[in-house]
Amino acid sequence: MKIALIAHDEKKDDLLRFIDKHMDFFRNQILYATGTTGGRIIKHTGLDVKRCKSGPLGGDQEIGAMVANNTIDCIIFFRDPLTAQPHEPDVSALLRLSDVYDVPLATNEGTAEAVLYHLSHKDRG
Ligand SMILES: O=C(CO)COP(=O)(O)O
Repeated sequence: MKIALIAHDEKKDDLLRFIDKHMDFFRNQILYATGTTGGRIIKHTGLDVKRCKSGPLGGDQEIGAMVANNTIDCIIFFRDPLTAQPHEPDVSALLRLSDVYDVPLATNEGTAEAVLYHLSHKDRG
């Protein structure tokens, strides 16, 4: 499965902990990430992650283009709801495209847990 991982700065540590917790799942997936998030994941876990540009420099839009081309199966995006983002229009565009193409997108850890539970059981058949 092709999974995109994204986290705003205040949520990056949470995402790393989430990946650690679900390492058995993530090590068997094809992973994409926005630039800084991907760099942190690689450094922390050693996983193979294909990195797009950093979010504020177009990374969310790159992931959005992959969604539009049907090359992403799921997005886990730990958003920071308390900090204004200069590239908020790009974030909104990604959320919109995930709705257009019906791609599961988790924007917080609780939803991510539910999505992973579903996907890991689906994987088994
Ligand atoms: O800003 C982001 C998502 O909107 C994430 O980008 P980085 O992973 O480059 O920090």
